[in-house]
Amino acid sequence: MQSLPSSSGMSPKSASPTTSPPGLTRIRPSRLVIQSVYRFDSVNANVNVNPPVVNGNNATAAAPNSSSFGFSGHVGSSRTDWQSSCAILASKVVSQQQDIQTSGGAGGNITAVNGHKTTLDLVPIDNLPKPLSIADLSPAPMHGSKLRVAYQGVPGAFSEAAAGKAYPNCEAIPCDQFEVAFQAVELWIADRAVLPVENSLGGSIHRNYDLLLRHRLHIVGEVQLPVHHCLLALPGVRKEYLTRVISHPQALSQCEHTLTKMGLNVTREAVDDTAGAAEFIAANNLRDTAAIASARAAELYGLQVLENGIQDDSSNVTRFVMLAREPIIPRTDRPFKTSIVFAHDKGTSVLFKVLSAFAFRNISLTKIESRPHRNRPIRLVDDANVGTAKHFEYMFYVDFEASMADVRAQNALAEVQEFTSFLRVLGSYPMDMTPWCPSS
Ligand SMILES: O=C(O)C(=O)C[C@]1(C(=O)O)C=C[C@@H](O)C=C1
Repeated sequence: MQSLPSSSGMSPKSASPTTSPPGLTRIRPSRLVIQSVYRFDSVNANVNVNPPVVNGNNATAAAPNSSSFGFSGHVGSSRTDWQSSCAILASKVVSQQQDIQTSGGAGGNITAVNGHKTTLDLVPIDNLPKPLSIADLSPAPMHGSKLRVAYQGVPGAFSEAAAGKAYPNCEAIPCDQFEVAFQAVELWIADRAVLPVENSLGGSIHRNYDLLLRHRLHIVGEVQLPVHHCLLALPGVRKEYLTRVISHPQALSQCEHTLTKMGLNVTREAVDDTAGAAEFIAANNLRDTAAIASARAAELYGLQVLENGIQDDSSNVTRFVMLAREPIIPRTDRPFKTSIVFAHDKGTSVLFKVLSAFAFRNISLTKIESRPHRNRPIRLVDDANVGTAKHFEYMFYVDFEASMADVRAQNALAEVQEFTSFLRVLGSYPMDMTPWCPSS
């Protein structure tokens, strides 16, 4: 993906996989950039962070004193803190497993609740962080100020609109990359992050699945945003002048067929976000380039709408998750979803058993995704006679329609835990039930 360079003195994105086109500049120092050095052991959830630098300043100055994770320039002080934060969701599973043990039933130690080889006595009950209540999902500002919500992109990005839908009246904080949005919440620079995970046409946003595993934030909600794309160019530019269309890869993919049908003789280039593409065209007075972005981006950056509604499906929708440092208390008085991630040492054969744990309890799955097991991507199976088979290893992400407060979900997860070597509850949260309103 092409990354738009900064003209603002912001640090270049060291992690950016691509080079920037020569002579292109960014017009506003609008996005949060955090530089830090992470070392992850994702399965054991050990995170070591060197003192971070936020847009050139020490992040500790920007971060209020923290409570539950004992922030002091590091993300989380110990493995125990992290275990505590997960204990709310895990406790039902743990107690059920204990019952099984005391009654001489199957199972031994609590092997992998929330990603930890752990036993109950490792969870310091009196140290539990205060979980967010359902009220924290409401638009009311926290602590007398606006809720700060990190998103990836610049103003006019769909993610900004999603942040506003999830938390009306919030202070939306633009971030340079998805990872920065995660870090902004971990470092108390933001209270929440709102990040896309899948689109009805473009599919999953894999990067965020990987980051959910590598970071310790909890999913506390979801929001589905109708995504209405426009083709934008500088005033006076006609479609015939165009040689290039730039946008976020998801946006390019969501408009793929429409662009082809329009018969434009253009190359398609990926950049970091839709609104950033519009901003880039305006900043560089590019008369041969169009952006796929929102109508709001056109207004913000002074572009004209050449074509309205160019997404390949009028009901195009992107699902975003809301992330927080602490989980919410799951409830049963409204529809909830729960997101988990699991793996097994012995490969994919466990998948059917895991899924049957939900099927037998009439729990519907709404999503399943697999990602490479980054710690152990390949498993070699030697057969002296025929050679060595190389099996790919996966992490499986599953969303199911039940709350962790629902005994069916607790029983299903207790069973899943027996089949898996790694299991983590990413969050149990209210489903987005807003009435369907396709983009117009
Ligand atoms: O580029 C943007 O405007 C974004 O908010 C990112 C993003 C995505 O990552 O999927 C969000 C919604 C749309 O699906 C297109 C792009």
